[in-house]
Amino acid sequence: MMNNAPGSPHPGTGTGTGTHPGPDPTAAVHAQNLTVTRGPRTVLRDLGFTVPRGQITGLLGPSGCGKSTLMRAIVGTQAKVTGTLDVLGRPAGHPTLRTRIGYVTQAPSVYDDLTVRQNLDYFAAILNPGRHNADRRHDHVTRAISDVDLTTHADALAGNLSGGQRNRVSLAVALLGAPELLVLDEPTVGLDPVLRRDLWTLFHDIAASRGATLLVSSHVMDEAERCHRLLLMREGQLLADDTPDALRTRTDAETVEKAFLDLVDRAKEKAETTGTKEPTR
Ligand SMILES: Nc1ncnc2c1ncn2[C@@H]1O[C@H](COP(=O)(O)OP(=O)(O)OP(=O)(O)O)[C@@H](O)[C@H]1O
Repeated sequence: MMNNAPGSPHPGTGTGTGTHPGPDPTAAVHAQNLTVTRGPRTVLRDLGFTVPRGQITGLLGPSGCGKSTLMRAIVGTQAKVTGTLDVLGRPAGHPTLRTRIGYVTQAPSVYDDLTVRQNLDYFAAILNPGRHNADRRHDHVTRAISDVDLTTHADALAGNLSGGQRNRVSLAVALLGAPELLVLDEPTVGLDPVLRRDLWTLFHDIAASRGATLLVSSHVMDEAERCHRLLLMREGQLLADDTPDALRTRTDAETVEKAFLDLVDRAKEKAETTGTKEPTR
């Protein structure tokens, strides 16, 4: 399903003819000519980008632009993916990537009839089975619960938590295996400003202390300022792959939001000048 660009002689080696430079072996994610169709629609079109390791890359764009689809392709759960998509040096979806990637979907995936700790214990037992790992599991679970600031709720049933708290249980599950790449789909949606700030502090801690790579989607542009790098998307296409500073400088804008709007206008103008149609949705 992955890395099957027509004419690509070496799957996974990024030998396509896209506009992005060749593969960077140190990159966490490298995409070239990446296209995804869902039903009759082309929802991602010819994307080329690189996500550097050990940093937070924000994936930003309006609702429906294709952020979740791109994340699903990266973690290997999306069908009908063509082009090159390498993740941690392997083609996306490779079985060895399963334990190296943590993925948190928009809908929290937790068992409502288990407590926070029991949820974590369950997933920890899958990652590190056996009695001889019991102490290790206990430490990992306690640390993950503390990381997401749910220690005082460790014995509460997940079904009795707020939406934001349940999201944080999902995040704790993803942190359990100390993944090299964390893919977080709108992790701060619906959270109050204090929790949002605390989560972003946690993301920076994870990147700095564990050297993990984080790919975080959001449609809230002020969150862009908290990222090391940004992928700005619109209608299945990439408008920019840059740092927030470089984006603001390049567009002479005060904020990333203004830079994004400027890039949208430029893309429209270019499409009108060249007679290219806007992408069909
Ligand atoms: N199962 C599906 N079948 C066909 N099209 C789909 C399916 N799921 C999503 N799409 C379409 O794919 C496009 C991208 O959806 P996606 O969920 O990736 O966007 P998004 O940027 O993550 O949106 P949001 O911010 O609202 O979550 C949308 O136009 C959507 O209608």
